[in-house]
Amino acid sequence: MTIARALTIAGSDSGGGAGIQADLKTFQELRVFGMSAITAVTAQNTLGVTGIYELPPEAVAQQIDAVATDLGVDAAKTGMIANIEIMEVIAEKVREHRIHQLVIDPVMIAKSGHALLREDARDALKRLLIPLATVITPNLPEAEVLTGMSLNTMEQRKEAAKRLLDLGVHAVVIKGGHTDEEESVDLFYDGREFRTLSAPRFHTRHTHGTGCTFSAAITAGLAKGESLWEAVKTAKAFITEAIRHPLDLGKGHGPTNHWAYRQSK
Ligand SMILES: Nc1ncnc2c1ncn2[C@@H]1O[C@H](COP(=O)(O)OP(=O)(O)OP(=O)(O)O)[C@@H](O)[C@H]1O
Ligand SMILES: Cc1ncc(CO)c(N)n1
Repeated sequence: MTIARALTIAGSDSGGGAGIQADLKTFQELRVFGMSAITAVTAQNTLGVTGIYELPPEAVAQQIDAVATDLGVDAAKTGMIANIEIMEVIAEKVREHRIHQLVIDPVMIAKSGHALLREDARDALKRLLIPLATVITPNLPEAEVLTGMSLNTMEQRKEAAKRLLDLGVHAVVIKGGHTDEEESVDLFYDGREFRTLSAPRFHTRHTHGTGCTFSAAITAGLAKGESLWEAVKTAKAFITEAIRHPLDLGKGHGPTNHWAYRQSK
């Protein structure tokens, strides 16, 4: 039996709902062997972030080297990157280890409003990392920052997707979590056609780590050799079940339910 191997390069969320913890849980649920390279340690719970400790860039490089030279990486994702120096090291290591299946979740701000990427690093994402990616998965505010557009209509989102593709990425999913529309509609574009993924919008406060979980599920699918579209469809089903069956933990934005998808099968 071949075992699919996925690496997450992201921040640690002590609360277990987002970041590295959400990614590893998602990999495991989708039967993919999960590995991690931690960029920053956050002290965080469902109410917010109380501390951020960025790791030295060399520590990130060493973690990636350690797993890539021994266990092997079929697909990788990035989440919280924290600063430009760490971003540079990630780009270098992705090239060096020929990681061709790369999902970039351009994490900028936590749901609680705390910055997870220094502001001066936002533009560097476009230059350093996005051109190396198979797919990027911005939420609406992130897509607005990356394109400089305001994205109120589907037509505007389509135009933004085209502009993001011009940065050299193979495909884009602009997530629709941050609206009050009745359905949560994500827009997929791979340069050929636009496709949408829709789910009912659940009126819940337990949406901490939805983006991390979604991008981790895409990474798991790619690691298993699925086509990108197949991986994105499964990821949408995974996150929809995880939001549909909340765990009701914590006093704020609680985590999603990472085992709900398995139970729905
Ligand atoms: N209330 C909701 N009901 C149904 N689906 C949702 C809801 N909120 C988010 N989603 C879905 O979850 C996925 C993640 O989208 P979202 O826009 O929330 O990501 P995000 O803001 O990057 O998340 P986070 O920063 O918390 O990790 C998308 O598929 C989106 O459509
Ligand atoms: C560590 C970490 N990464 C990503 C997010 C975005 O949800 C978060 N809240 N925390």
